[in-house]
Amino acid sequence: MDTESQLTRLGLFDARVPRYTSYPTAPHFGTSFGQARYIDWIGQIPPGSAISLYVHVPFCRRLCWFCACRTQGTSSDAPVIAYVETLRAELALLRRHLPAGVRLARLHWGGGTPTLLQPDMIRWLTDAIFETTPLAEGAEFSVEIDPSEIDAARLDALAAAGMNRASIGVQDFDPEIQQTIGRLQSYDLTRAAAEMIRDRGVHSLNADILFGLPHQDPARIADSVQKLLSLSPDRVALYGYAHVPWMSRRQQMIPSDAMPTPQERLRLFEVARQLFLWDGYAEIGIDHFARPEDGLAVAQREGRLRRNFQGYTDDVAPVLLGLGASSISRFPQGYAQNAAATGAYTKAIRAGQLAVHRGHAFQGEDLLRARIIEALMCDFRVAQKELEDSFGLSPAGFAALMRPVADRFEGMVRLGPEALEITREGQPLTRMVARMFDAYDLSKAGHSGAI
Ligand SMILES: C=Cc1c2[nH]c(c1C)Cc1[nH]c(c(CCC(=O)O)c1C)Cc1[nH]c(c(C)c1CCC(=O)O)Cc1[nH]c(c(C)c1C=C)C2
Ligand SMILES: C[C@H]1O[C@@H](n2cnc3c(N)ncnc32)[C@H](O)[C@@H]1O
Ligand code: MET
Ligand code: SF4
Repeated sequence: MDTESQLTRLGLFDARVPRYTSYPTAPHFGTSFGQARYIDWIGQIPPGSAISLYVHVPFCRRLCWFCACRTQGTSSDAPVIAYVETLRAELALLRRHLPAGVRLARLHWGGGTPTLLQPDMIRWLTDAIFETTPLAEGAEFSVEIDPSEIDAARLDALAAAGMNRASIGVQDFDPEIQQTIGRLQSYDLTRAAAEMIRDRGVHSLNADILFGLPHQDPARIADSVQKLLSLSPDRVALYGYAHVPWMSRRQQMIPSDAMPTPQERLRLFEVARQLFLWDGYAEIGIDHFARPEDGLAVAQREGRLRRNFQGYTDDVAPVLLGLGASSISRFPQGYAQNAAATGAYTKAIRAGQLAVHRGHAFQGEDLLRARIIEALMCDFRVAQKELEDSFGLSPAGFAALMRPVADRFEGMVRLGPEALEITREGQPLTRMVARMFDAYDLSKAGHSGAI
């Protein structure tokens, strides 16, 4: 049987599964999660330790139809200025609870479009952040940049504040596809943005592109990937387009009949993957590629690759604080998420309260299952010894947990005494394999397809 027939038999083209940027996934966070617990977890951060900070900016000048991110359109700066004020107020609240001497190993601004912030807003925000938690030695400060919404003044302000990594949204270079997904962005504009970013000494440039877009075919995705390679990104995220018009109303503008089939999506991914590999990129997990000298590729080779809400990371900080509407924080004790709607978030903060309204405290087998899922997503492999060292799982316990999964994915997943491993041909099944270790009820979460 050829690989595609085997993947068909195993259900790849019919399954709906999460992307596992956390375990449990966000739909399973409870609503009865109180401020008190969040404050308690913040108080338990070791004094003088390094943590990470994510800042969410839920505004865009343009609203691309394909986009499933939590963001809203605005033509004026007024809501953005008000939002930055709220972020500063949230930081002031955090300062009351943070132990002394905490520093930032990583700072990431995402969205939405953080580059909607004008230079003076960038300075207000970075001043408030660094007053709360200064950057640690060797820290990384990364910003998501829309090539259509950036100029020299804003880049200068970001570089002066210490930005040393940047991520640009590309999605696809084909004009017809851009029309269909409601995001026009010429190659020349994208190239100019990449050059402006590099001119400011930003040492690492990431780009996001998508497979599975309407009207995409192997020739078109190959052309887009070649154009992207001509910009020499250090890292690339090759995401599968998630068509979830029931969750993201803007996507109703995209004709469903122009969408490739799941089988075609797999071929599109393979075409793009081959081009990155031929150009010398290392394959990172299920959807990233990185130059061999890039931190992600090094972390992967050394077994230090991790998964978080931004996808893959080499961040080892045990705490990630999420600031802004809808942001999720991760602690050794569990997850906490701010109110998703900007209005509800603003109301809480302006009333002098933190805006956490959902969360999950790890319990029972959560941490064991979370680690198994993370190891599959990062390394396509789960090692018995690691689970024994970390969770006391015996060889017999390991075999009992893994055997049903190896049987379910026979031929694509190998089980030995030392490890469970997904084969190269089986890699498209990774989220389905991970799902086997998910103990929560996934029937109501409305996930997109497995490929
Ligand atoms: C920066 C934008 C995006 C983030 N994730 C995605 C995008 C485009 C992709 C995505 N993530 C989820 C879905 C829903 C359907 C699915 O395939 O599962 C899509 C299309 C899952 C998701 N994203 C958020 C939540 C609460 C969930 C459900 C939980 C899960 O499946 O893990 C919110 C969320 N996503 C992103 C951010 C920054 C964010 C806010 C905290 C990134
Ligand atoms: C932050 C990144 O999220 C990706 N992104 C935005 N919307 C979607 C979607 N519906 N499906 C997959 N990826 C998406 C884009 O590539 C963007 O650059
Ligand atoms: N908003 C930016 C862009 O579209 C960053 C990626 S999408 C969150 O380019
Ligand atoms: S892709 Fe970027 S610019 Fe477009 S709507 Fe999404 S967050 Fe905004």
